[in-house]
Amino acid sequence: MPRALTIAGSDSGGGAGIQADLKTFQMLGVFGMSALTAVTAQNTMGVQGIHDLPPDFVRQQIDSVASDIGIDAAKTGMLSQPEIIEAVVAAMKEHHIEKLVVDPVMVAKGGARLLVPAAERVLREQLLPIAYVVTPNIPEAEALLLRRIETVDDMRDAAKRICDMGAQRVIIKGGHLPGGSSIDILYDGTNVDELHADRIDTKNTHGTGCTFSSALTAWLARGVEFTMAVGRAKQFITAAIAGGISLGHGHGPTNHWALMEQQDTVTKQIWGHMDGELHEVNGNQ
Ligand SMILES: Nc1ncnc2c1ncn2[C@@H]1O[C@H](COP(=O)(O)OP(=O)(O)O)[C@@H](O)[C@H]1O
Ligand SMILES: Cc1ncc(COP(=O)(O)O)c(N)n1
Repeated sequence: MPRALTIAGSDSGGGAGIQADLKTFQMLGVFGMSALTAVTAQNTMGVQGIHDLPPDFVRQQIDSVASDIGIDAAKTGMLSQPEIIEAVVAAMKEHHIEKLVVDPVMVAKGGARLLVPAAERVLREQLLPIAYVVTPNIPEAEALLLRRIETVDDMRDAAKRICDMGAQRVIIKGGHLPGGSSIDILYDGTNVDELHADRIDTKNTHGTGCTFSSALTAWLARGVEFTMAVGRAKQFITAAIAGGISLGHGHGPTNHWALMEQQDTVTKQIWGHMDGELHEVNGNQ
């Protein structure tokens, strides 16, 4: 079974962070593992408290799973402190993790900082250069580049500039840009591509970034080629947002079950394909 590791914070509200990642891995037929970086007291309204874990202990969790179970792809989410980023970078290098999806989580939807400002430089200088792909949203891309992004052309330009910082591939997520479409820009170091989906009018967007990056990680863990993996991750997140759940009083979570419930073309495509892959795997055993 493909194995994926999420290195991220816990969201007690269950919509983002480690919880969103593990639910996504499970839905996409990948064995999910976790290394916790921080525990947050959080709900749909915002973040009420953050408790960071010691960097050595973050490292220990990664070493434990890497040395025994193995990792086909990994992703990072909330990393909060510079020393945690350094510990993760050292572990990724030592365990030769090639498929590393870096979601440069900086600020939660409600405005709470999930990465201290002093860590931004370490993220830029140490983590980006070992990323297989980095997936900033627009405010995160702006913080990485120290420049404004207001149009799709700005996003295309920003993707190239972030690639120049050392990441092999960049996806700039357009959830924060106004307009009828939710457009993501994809740059693989050579070509720029656009991924379009109708913008869904909903306030239930808690965990969209986490869910998108973990779906991408799952497909990469399954050995799917990059552009195809991104397309499938986009289908997964679009369905999860469309099926978003009105829980709590603020931004409700996305629905990781949405593809199963929908029984439409997207479901058939993804599950049909997965089913084929699973048969292949079983057939080869
Ligand atoms: N209202 C929406 N309708 C459709 N897709 C959306 C919507 N909001 C976000 N997305 C998509 O969800 C994914 C996560 O994007 P975004 O919300 O920008 O990330 P983050 O959670 O990191 O801020 C992207 O593929 C984006 O295009
Ligand atoms: C522990 C944790 N990690 C990440 C996010 C970002 O969530 P989003 O995907 O909505 O940007 C969050 N709110 N909490």
